[in-house]
Amino acid sequence: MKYTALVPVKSLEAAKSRLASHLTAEQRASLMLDMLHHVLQTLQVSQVFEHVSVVSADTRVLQQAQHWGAQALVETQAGHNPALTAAATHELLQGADALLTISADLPLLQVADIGQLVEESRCHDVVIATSQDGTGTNALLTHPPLILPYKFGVNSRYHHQNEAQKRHLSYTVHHSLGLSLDIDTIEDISALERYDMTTFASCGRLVL
Ligand SMILES: Nc1nc2c(ncn2[C@@H]2O[C@H](COP(=O)(O)OP(=O)(O)OP(=O)(O)O)[C@@H](O)[C@H]2O)c(=O)[nH]1
Ligand SMILES: C=C(OP(=O)(O)O)C(=O)O
Repeated sequence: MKYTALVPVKSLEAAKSRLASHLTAEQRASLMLDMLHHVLQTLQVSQVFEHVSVVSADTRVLQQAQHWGAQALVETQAGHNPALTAAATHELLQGADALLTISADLPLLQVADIGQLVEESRCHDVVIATSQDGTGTNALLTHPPLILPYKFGVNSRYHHQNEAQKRHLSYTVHHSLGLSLDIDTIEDISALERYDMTTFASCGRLVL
């Protein structure tokens, strides 16, 4: 089975808006790029994926992504779900059998998390990796790609579950630290202090 990974990244000036009262625009951009780098490296080191793609409307993001060995896909449809759908269609046409869509803001992501998702996908059409509170989706692995529509946004975990149920697809819900701790708020950055900061030093620099 040919696995491909797809990482959506918002334009840097709009990214991490919930941190705007704590970090400058350049700090938010650096944080976003550092986290993207970590996620791309983890995906690459896992040696699961034929290639890793980044979809974004931001030239700086796409240039960095290419520099870090990912394929750069220009966002042809604006917004999280439309951008992913267009990029996933591209991946399907390139021959992907299975597609992992994963957030760029997962500083504690580890190779073992990716391995677990892939193992779970061997027995299920759809694997949904939830955010810390269980309501969001930080990663979605399906085979084939686009077997269900992207429903990222509020309560997306339940929307993805419902879409799978409607289509009588077999699905499982995954929860692990590395896939659940996404960095949206200042509390999320503080939460990182409870874990091994050497895993992701740049967040530490921001809170120190
Ligand atoms: N290409 C693309 N990616 C997006 C878009 N919106 C969100 N993303 C990405 O989707 C993932 C989850 O995004 P969010 O946590 O909702 O957005 P964020 O910018 O990280 O944070 P907020 O601005 O605080 O909502 C991250 O990898 C984002 O960069 C979009 O419109 N286009
Ligand atoms: C992060 C999510 O979506 P959005 O980026 O649309 O807020 C989500 O669905 O958990």
